[in-house]
Amino acid sequence: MSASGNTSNGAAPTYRLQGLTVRHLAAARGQAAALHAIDLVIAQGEQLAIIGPSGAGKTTLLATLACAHRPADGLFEAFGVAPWTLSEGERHRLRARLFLAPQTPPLPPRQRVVTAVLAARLPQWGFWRALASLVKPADPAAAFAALSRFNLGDKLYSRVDRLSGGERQRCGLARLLLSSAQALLVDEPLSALDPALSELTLVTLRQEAAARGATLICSLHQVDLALSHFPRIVALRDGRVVFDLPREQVSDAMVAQLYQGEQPAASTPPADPAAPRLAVGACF
Ligand SMILES: Nc1ncnc2c1ncn2[C@@H]1O[C@H](COP(=O)(O)OP(=O)(O)OP(=O)(O)O)[C@@H](O)[C@H]1O
Repeated sequence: MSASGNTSNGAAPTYRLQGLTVRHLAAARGQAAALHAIDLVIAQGEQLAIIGPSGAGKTTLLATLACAHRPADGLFEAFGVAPWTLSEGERHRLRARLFLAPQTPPLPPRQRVVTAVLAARLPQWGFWRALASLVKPADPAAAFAALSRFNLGDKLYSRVDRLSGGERQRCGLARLLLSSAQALLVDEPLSALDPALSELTLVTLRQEAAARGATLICSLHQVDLALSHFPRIVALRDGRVVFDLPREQVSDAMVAQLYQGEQPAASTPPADPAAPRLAVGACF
C-alpha cells in the first residue's frame, strides 16, 4: 500500500481516516469527544477487529464508518470519496455499499423473520418489488439459506418478537448476507450467543466477506476470539487508538493495559452469602 493509502493496484482503500474527531450531538456540555484524532487506513478486503473497554468508542467508530455520524473534524473517506461533501442523494447511494449490523438489530416486532431478512434487498429492488415483498416474500429461499448459515433456518416464518436475543442478533446478521455491501460493519455480534454459535458466527462472517472481497470490521468484547479470528486488531480506549497491529504483535501485557481498571466481564454472578442457607425450591 502507498503512503496515500491506495493499494498496489491503485484502488482506493475502503476507509481513510486522518485526525478524525467525532462528538455526539446529545453529549453533555464539556463531555469529551467520543473519538479523538483517529488515523486509520483500511484496505478493501481487510478483516479487522476493534477491541477496547466499554465506552471506548467502538460503536461510535462503526457508526461513523457507516456514515451515520458526521465527524466534527479530520479527514474521512469511504471508497475514495468524502461522504459528507456529497449531496444527500449521493451519500444515500454510497450507504448502499456499506452494511452496519448493530448489536441490537432494529427489526419490526410483528414482522415475520423472512420479511425482515429480505429487507436487506430493498436497496437493490425497485419500489413495486419491495412493496410486493411485504405482502408475499419475494425470495424466501434466499432468506432460508442466509438464516441456515447461522443455524436459524427453522425460524423463517416466526414472528420477530418471538425470537430470543441471540436469535434476533443472528437474524440481523442473516440480513447482512443478503445485502450487496462491500464494507461489512458488525457491532458486538456475539453479545447474546453461546461459545459454539460465537465460533460459527465469526467463521460465517469471515467466509462471506472473503467470498465477496468485502472489508469486514467487527467490534468484539471477546479479546480471545478477536485474536484467533482477525489478522488485524485495532484497540480503542477513551476514544483514541491505543494500538493498531497484526495480531501476532499483540501481547497479553498490551491487552491487560488496555483493560486496566475495568471490571472483568461478569461471566458468573457474584456468590450470594445467603445461598447456602436457602432451602432447595424456596420461593420469594
Ligand atoms: N447518543 C449518545 N449521546 C451522547 N454520548 C454518547 C452517545 N452514544 C455514546 N456516547 C458516548 O460516547 C462514548 C463512546 O461510546 P460508544 O458507545 O461508542 O462506546 P463502546 O466502545 O461501543 O462501548 P460499549 O462496549 O459499552 O458498547 C462514551 O463516552 C459514551 O458515553
